Amino acid sequence: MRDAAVTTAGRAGGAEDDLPDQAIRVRGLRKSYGRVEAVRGLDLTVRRGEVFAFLGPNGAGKTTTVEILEGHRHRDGGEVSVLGTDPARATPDWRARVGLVLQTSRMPPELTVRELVARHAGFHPAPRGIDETIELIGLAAQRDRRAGRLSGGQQRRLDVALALVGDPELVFLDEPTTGFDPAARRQAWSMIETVRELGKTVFLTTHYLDEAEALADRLAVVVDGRVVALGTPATLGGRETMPCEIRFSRPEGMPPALLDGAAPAGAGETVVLRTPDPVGRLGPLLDWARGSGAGLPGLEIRRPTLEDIYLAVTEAARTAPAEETR
Ligand SMILES: Nc1ncnc2c1ncn2[C@@H]1O[C@H](COP(=O)(O)OP(=O)(O)OP(=O)(O)O)[C@@H](O)[C@H]1O
Repeated sequence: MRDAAVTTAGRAGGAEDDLPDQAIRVRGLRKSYGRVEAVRGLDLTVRRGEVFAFLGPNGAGKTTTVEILEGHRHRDGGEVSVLGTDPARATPDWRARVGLVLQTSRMPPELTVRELVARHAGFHPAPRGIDETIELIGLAAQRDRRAGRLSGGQQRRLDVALALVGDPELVFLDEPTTGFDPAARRQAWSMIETVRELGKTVFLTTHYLDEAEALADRLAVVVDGRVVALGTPATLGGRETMPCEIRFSRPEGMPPALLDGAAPAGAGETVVLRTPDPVGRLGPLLDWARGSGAGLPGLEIRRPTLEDIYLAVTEAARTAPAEETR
């Protein structure tokens, strides 16, 4: 598992040097706060037009990295290019091409949705239409409502509308659904899909693995200031080649040969078979279950979830000697 995680990060990082059309390119990024090394040689490439999820445990260095990418924090070392510009030398023109949706936004609660969107449009050289942006983000019915009277989910929509009205090429979304109920999360996801469909690049920081799986084209896992795994939701950490688990309750009379490799289980106890070939392994089991009439009670086939992979790669990186994760 450790090897899979480390190799995936290394391989993808190297191959991406050649990717055309990069929205973000980071090499060897470093940042310390006094003695705390928050970011220690981080590499990252984000393609234009993709939704890229940035994951990692608390204190891994995500916020520090994102603030450097946004041009809000100075770095100690490494190369950073965002939309072809070093954010350390950000100009107003560059800032207009980047939209930020922060975790907590402060806006005058007495202004209406339309007034706020119009005000933000005024900060940008070539804004989108104000009403068009409000409709796009699903706030048409709340157009004349004061910001202070919106629900949490509606306020988040307004945050996104404010980021989009400048028609940015790249949008940073910082934990966009923290504290949302399940329905509001689904709505937020569909809103993020809308942003993607507009052709924007989305850099999404989240702690929710289901959110990353639903939205991300690719994702990176950061541990201790470095990327330790990088891939698509299907391939992260070697997920596509990891064994599946077949579980069932052992029927009376099932021949031991069918349970090869499983921990011993008596009749009625749960059998757990781990196999890279679930179809091949299930064939003889199903033949026997049908022939005997016993069936396979409680049958479950489980592939590793993204959360399983995330936990495995973060654990492996934390217990690996530092040089292995470089
Ligand atoms: N302004 C600061 N001064 C000193 N130390 C800081 C500062 N900001 C962050 N750190 C430290 O740097 C490390 C990385 O923090 P960072 O906020 O970048 O992590 P994170 O991955 O965003 O965490 P979380 O998921 O909890 O938001 C942590 O050890 C944190 O305590």
